[in-house]
Amino acid sequence: IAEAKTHLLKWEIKYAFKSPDCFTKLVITINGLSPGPTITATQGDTIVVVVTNLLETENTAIHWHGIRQIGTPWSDGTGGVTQCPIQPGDTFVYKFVVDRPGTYMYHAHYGMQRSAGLHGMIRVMVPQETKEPFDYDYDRSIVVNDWWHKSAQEQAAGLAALNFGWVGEPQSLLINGRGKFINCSLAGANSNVCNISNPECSPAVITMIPGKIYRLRIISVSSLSAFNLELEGHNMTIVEADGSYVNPVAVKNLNIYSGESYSVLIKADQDPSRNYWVALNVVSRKPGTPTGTAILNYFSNHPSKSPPTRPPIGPSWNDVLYRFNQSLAIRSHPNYIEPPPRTSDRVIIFLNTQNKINGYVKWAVNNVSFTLPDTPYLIALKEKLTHVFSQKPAPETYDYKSYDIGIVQPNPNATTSNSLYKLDYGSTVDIILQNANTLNVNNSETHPWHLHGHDFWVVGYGLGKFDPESDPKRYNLVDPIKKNTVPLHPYGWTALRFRADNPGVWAFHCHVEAHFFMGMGVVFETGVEKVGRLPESILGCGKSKKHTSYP
Ligand SMILES: O=C1O[C@H]([C@@H](O)CO)C(O)=C1O
Repeated sequence: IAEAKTHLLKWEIKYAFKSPDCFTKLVITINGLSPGPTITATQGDTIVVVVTNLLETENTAIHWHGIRQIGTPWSDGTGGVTQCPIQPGDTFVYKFVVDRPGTYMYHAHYGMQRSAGLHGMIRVMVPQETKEPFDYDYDRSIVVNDWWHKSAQEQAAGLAALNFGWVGEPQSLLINGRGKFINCSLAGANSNVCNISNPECSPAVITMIPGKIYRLRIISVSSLSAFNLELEGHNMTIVEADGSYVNPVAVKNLNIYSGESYSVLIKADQDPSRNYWVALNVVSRKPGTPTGTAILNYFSNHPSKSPPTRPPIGPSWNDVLYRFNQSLAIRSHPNYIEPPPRTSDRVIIFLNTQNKINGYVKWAVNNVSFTLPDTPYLIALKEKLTHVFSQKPAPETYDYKSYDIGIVQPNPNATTSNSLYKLDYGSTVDIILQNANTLNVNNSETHPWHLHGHDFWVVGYGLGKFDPESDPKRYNLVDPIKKNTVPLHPYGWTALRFRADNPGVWAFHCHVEAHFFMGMGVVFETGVEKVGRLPESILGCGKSKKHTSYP
């Protein structure tokens, strides 16, 4: 058995002019790259990332999405929750163990910086002697996201303004950091602003040898959009979701929500004399962005040879049932089932709504829109600075008997709070996410919810209003998948069960970056008294840190 390794990574976070979709703008890069470098490690390895913030005028923090941070809650990278954001010029050391194989991601968890390009993939391999429940010849990565030409600061300022400025639909969709802005020639008379023949925005290429089987690891670091990914002419078999093995499902195309990761297998078994499209389409919101494309290159065709066809347009953007049924089809692989507890100790129902508070547009959970305290919860709780956030208990449910989820609420008021949910350490908790109408008539959006520090079992999905009497009787307690991110479908509900067994303070929030920014999230605390002494390097900033030692 190979010994666990320590990977020491030194990252400089810096703005740089980049042209991912041919349009040149400032992008947040890691060592000059966006997407950032892929972290590849083996289960059990330790990752040490020495992050230096060279953004000059902005803080930052990096979240290791899907890594549970068992014993290292201070390395979760959630600005305002588990750490003070890293100040310009300062260096912060993240150190954690990748305890489970699978496909994960990292990204900024501060303001709207994820949409500025600070994100990348984490691949955790099984040890050499461990066999996975499927075979393949090669292993490739696909990172998908949506892309705006407005800066993250402009987006944030609009969202926070009384005269609300919505981010709008993205200008482009990127595959492995590359896209094509169709209005390039209109963007500026100056080809320095947008140049369609800039090699930086040539399409991403995935080369396949005819007859071989490929594992594609796919992550969505999207800021807003839900996606459908189709590999023209090839079915794919879903085999992994958020680090859990899936009972293999063959699909024509894959719906993937922000914060989710999948592995699919595809066989290069089509006519080898041509290339094929990789097509990325927006679903759930009315698309305002053309299909994102990359090239599935059959060796030995030229990688830049355009397929002779039109890129697939995917399913209808508003076919909720299509997406709902694909969610239902994702179950645990029979040989890897970890059955959930039969019962739970506590049930929390979270009504998801768009609201107005003093004229500002917000999102809220049980009518409370989340705000971050100025002192991170983890530090406040360990240092017993409890007065820094509200002690008012956060609401367990909403008035489900009288609330009509199908209409714009006559009274869209909500309140703001930075209170948290204290979960008994070791207890089993059910979370029911309930969707509803937004502030616009006949509109309910898809919200991908992401839990930090834990995986949850996805025990049920429904359309309409959750019934606390009858719906739990239909939970899947036989072979539910364990995930860290799950969609809440329009006008629907999603039920999760998890064991609060990881001491720390953990965010649970909508992974649409603008929605979390507007208050769509909560914070769970569990077993914080069991958290070891916080490393002194995370307390305070710069030279006021009691002690700083870099490995
Ligand atoms: O938060 C949001 O605001 C807009 C829209 O509801 C207001 O114009 C939208 O689509 C969101 O998801």
